[in-house]
Formats: sequence, structure tokens, C-alpha cells
Amino acid sequence: MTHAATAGPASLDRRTLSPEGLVTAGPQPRPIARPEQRPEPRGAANLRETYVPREAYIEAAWQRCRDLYHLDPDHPPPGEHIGGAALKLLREERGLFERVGRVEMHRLLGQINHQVTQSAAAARYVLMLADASGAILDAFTDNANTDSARTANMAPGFLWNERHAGVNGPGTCLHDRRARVVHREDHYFTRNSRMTCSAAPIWGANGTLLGVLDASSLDCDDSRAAQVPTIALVSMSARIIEQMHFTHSYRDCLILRFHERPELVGLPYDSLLAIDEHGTIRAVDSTVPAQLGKADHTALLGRSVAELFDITTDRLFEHAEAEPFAIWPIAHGADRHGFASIWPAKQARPRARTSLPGSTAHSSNGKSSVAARNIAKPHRPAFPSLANFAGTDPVMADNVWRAERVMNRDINILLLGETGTGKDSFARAIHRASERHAQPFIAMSCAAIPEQLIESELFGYEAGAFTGARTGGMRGKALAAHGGTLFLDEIGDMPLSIQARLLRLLEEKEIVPLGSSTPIPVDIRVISATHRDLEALVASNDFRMDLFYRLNGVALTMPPLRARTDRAALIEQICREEASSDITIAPDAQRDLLAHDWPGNLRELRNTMRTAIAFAEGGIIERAHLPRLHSQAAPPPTPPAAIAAIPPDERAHIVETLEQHHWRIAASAAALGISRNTLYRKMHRYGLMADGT
Ligand SMILES: Nc1ncnc2c1ncn2[C@@H]1O[C@H](COP(=O)(O)OP(=O)(O)OP(=O)(O)O)[C@@H](O)[C@H]1O
Repeated sequence: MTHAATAGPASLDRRTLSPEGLVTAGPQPRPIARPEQRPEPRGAANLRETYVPREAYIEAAWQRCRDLYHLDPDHPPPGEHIGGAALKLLREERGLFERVGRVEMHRLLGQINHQVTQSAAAARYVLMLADASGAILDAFTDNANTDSARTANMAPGFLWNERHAGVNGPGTCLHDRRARVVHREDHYFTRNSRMTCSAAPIWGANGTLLGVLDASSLDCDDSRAAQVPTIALVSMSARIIEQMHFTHSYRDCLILRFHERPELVGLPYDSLLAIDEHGTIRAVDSTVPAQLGKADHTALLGRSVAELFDITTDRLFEHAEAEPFAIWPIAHGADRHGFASIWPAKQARPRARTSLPGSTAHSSNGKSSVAARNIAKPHRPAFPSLANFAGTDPVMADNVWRAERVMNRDINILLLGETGTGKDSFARAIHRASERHAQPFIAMSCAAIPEQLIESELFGYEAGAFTGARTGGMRGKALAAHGGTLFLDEIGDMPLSIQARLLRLLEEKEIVPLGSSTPIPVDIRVISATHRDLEALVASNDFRMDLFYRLNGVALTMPPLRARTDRAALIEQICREEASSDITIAPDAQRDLLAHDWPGNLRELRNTMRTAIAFAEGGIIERAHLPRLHSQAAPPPTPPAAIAAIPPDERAHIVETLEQHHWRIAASAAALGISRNTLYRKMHRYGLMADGT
């Protein structure tokens, strides 16, 4: 691995940026020269090699549309739709691709919208995921833009290849197999000449082109150069989809990840190989051939990993068993040094829930779970599986997979997600599944406790430490969690004044109770959770960056209920849990349940089902038993990382509810339809805490 052969976050060397077009390496042969043959500074060769003048690829695309497809710029044919049945089939076939793509698209739309609101000429973007033929599998935009997107044929089933849609982002990107910006008049059809598209190809394992990810604005006044941040975001998301698709597809193999720089192993910049139980390479991702100086994947498949790297197969398996995820040096050939880590094969799971349909691993590599069991057989304790908790949603399955791999290591877990997405429940499930399950799980909500008390609650105090302290002192939560897990909920509300002490606890594994000078060693795992945007809090100096990095050993984002693909199964499960006898959901009620936005997520779903079951007669939940779902338009989703705007009369409403329930927090929160933590937060905000904080 030579220097220029690898990528870093700043330069994204594999995807060289220019307003004229961003070029991804893909599986095209880009042999790596040895240093002595390549004297140019890092990046120079890449730039020369990949710089394509705008006119060249747009001109070439125009020529194809004119001479090959005989299209007339002013008389576009009607949009070509593949038909509902064909779309259904296509989505089933491309199941995994579409599901991982959808997850990433939700994230990307948020990012792009955020970026756009900062720009002078705010434009609405539509995100499209298409397969390799240009058929749209998914299209997302904000509600206000849905109709215009639909009118422009930016909807599932429409074909956006050049043959049907002329020169355009997804079509030209698929033809060129490179990331492309197609800006305004670059488009072939006159009707698209105010549109701008930024599209990046998505590569599957072993040189397969899975499809394309595109962000388009229908009405763009910005310059072509202004599209650079958008194409960078799209390309990064395309790479994230590639990696998710690869690790899901080869879940039964070991995944070897490598990069020249240790800090980039495990991030979207590294390269991935899938290795079976014999140490044979079964699959490589699009970046690997270039990294290893090969023309393409065929020179690598079926070879032993020991032939390519300075590591024996036995040693590799030792790494997988003894220190998965650890990063260690590795060399390929005499002068290519880098770093690698092994992600173990996923366990064969007892239920179909985590075997994602559409995964190519089981059908294409012909190996699957036998190999996985052999690889993954080492000493795992028979603790309850987290998978029981996860459901079949791919993001949740991925969260479980990651959590399982770090829960017994000295790595802190940070759970992110909107209110009610199950962060608290997931933290408890991780503890129950971990080696610490017989030790205490101690939870503390940083939002629920007045600032002055957090310190003593967490660290405890000596007898007589301050006025009002209990005689005999108090053991803090950190010490109470000794040997087990400390769950810090609403960590974003942790006062700055206490963050340094918490950092010390995490770094030195000891606490000094208030009023004492003697440190006490503690052995705890910390899981923290927040619905807030911690990075934004760091940026505004409300949260210490060093603490953020300490807590964020691995961050798992709990998907909102509206984005979960297993909503129907969750509805059934919660219904079963809440009902004392058999219960059925009528089809129109089921439709309402599936269509609802669920701003309160799982909590709201559980409350809704509980109420509906109470109303349901004859064991059938009818539409009329779900009045809140269809009598009012679904409220807009809560922004994931911020507290939603608070209506001006909310304080009065909260006070009134608290009064009605004699200031009992649980009852008031239930009446308001929010969590206790959320209620505490709001009480803080409105100055309603008992001590006036
Ligand atoms: N996997 C699950 N299946 C079914 N119900 C769940 C699941 N996870 C959580 N819930 C339910 O959802 C509700 C909210 O869960 P939880 O308190 O864990 O969410 P949270 O994200 O911590 O919320 P907050 O941020 O408001 O504190 C709980 O009543 C719990 O029963």
C-alpha cells in the first residue's frame, strides 16, 4: 500500500473532486506504481489521470443521445415507467440494495437540506436511487416538493438512463461509470435545463455495478461550482451504501478492512475483503484491486489471504477471535505497509429476522452459514441474543451487529435517536446480552436531575461534604455500577461544569467522591444516549470535544419508527404484548398505522395500541379505535437532533397537566404523550423544576 494509492477524508483521493465531475475509482484498472516509478507528489497523478474537462463527457453524452438514441432536445418522449408489477419484482430482487440505500438516503437528505438552507439560493433536492439499468427504486424529497418531483418523473419505476431521459445525472453517471455533475444546460432535454444533478455510482462486490445515487434540484440558480459540496456528500453516501451492502452480503465471512492510515480503518475510506473459513478471498470491494496493484477482482478471488498479505491464515483467525476490530499493521509485498482490522463473521441467527432477503451472499457465494459457524465458533457465552430485540430493520440489525462486537470490550457506546426510538431499552438489552449481565445496570438521566445534584448523584459524597448531605455520605451511581454498566441518558444535557470530572472517570477509571481526596477505582462500561446533536453542541462549545470522543467509541443511531422497514412486524409484536387475548387489526386500521408518521416513535405506538386494544370490541381493532391517527393530519416528524419548536402556550399546558396530576411526573408525561425525560427537559426549560432550576 503506497501513499497515493489510498484515500483520506480530506482529499477523497479515490474520488477526485472537480466541479466538472467527480471520478470514482470503481473497478477500473488503476494499477499502483511503486514509489520509485512515481515521483509526483501525492494527488498529482490522480488529478491528471482523472480530470475530465466538462465539455468532453457532456459532449460525448450529447453525441450519444443525438446519434445513437435519436432524441430531439425539444421533443422529449413521455417518461418511460417499467410498470407496477415489474417495479415490485425489481425491488424484491434488489431488496438489500434498496434497503441499505434507503437508510443512507434519509441521512443524506437531511445533510443536503441542511447545506442548502445555508446557501443563498435555497433549492429543493430530490434524492433518487436507481439500479444499474437506470430504473428508479426509491425517490425522496420533502413534502413540499413531492408533486413537482412526481411531475418530473422522479419517482420509483421511471427510467433515467440516457436512452430514455437524455443526458442527465443518473443516466450519464451509469454510462460513464463515474460520478458526474450534470448542470442546467448540460441536460439534453430543454425542459430539464434548470435542473442540476449530482450522481455517483454504487459498486457491489467483485466489480458489479449496483446502481447510482443522485441528488437533483429541479430549479437551480447556483453555479456549477456550487455543486461541489453536493457531489462530495452524494459520493460519500454512495461509498457508505457500498460498504453496508458488502458487509451485509458477506455477513458469513470474515471482513478484512485495510488502509494505509490506522485512523481510517473502519471508516468509509478503507478497503474491504470477504474471507471464508479456509482463508480464501471470496469477494473484494471496488477499491481493493487498485490498492493491491491488480487490474481487477479476478486476480484476487479464490486466492489465499496469506498469498497477498504478510499474515498466515491461522494468525488471521486468531485476530478474529481474540481481538476483533483491533487495528494492527499489515503489509502487502515488500514496500506496501498499512493497517488492518478484522470484523468477525456474523453469528448464524436463530430467526429469519436478521437474514436480509436480497443478500447475495447466500446465493452467490454458495457458502453461507456452515462457513460462518466454523469461523465464528469461538468461545461466546450463552447470553441472550440482542437480535431478539432488533427486529428485521437493516439499520437495527446493523446496530445489533456492532453492539455485539464492542459490548465486551473497553469501548463506550453512544446511542443516538429521536425520543421514543428505544435508546433506553436498547442500552438495557446490550447490558443483558453482555458478560456483565449479572452485575448492576445503573441508569441516570442527566436531564431529569437538577444541575447542582448531578455531581453528587454521579460521584457520591463523603459524610458532611456539604450542607444537606446525608449523614454517612452517599455512594454515587458510578460506584453503584462497579462491575456493570452505567447508562447516562440525555448526555447532551450534562452540564459543562461536570463534564471534566466525567472525562476523568472515563479516562482514569476512578472517582473521587465530593469532600474526599481519595480516588476509588471503578470498573464500568458506559453507554450514553441523547436525542440531541452532540457534534453541534461541541461546535457551540456546550459540550467538550474530548468527552464527546471518549463517549463515542461507537455511535449507534436508532432509526425513527417511520423509517423502519419492519413497522408492520413491530405493530403486531406490540399488539401481542399489550393484548391479553387474541386480537386482529382491520385492514384500514393497519393502513392508518403504517401511514402514520409516528413522531413519538415506539412509545407513541405502544400507547396507541394500548388505547386501541382497550376500545376494541370483539377482538378487532378498527379504524375508529385509532382516532388520533386519522382525525388529524400526521404531525411533521421531530427533527432527529433537536428539540422540536415549542408552541408558545406549551408552558401553560404543561403546568395545567402537572397540576391535574399533582405534579406526578410519570402520570403527567403519560397524559402529555411524551417521555418522562422529555417532560423533565421541558420543565427545566420553563423553570418548573421544584428547586427552581
Ligand atoms: N424493540 C422494541 N420493541 C417494542 N417496544 C419497544 C422497543 N424498544 C422500545 N420500546 C418501547 O418504546 C418505549 C420507549 O422506549 P425507550 O424509553 O427505550 O426510548 P428512548 O429512545 O430512550 O426514549 P427517550 O429519548 O424519550 O428517553 C418504551 O415504552 C418501550 O417499551
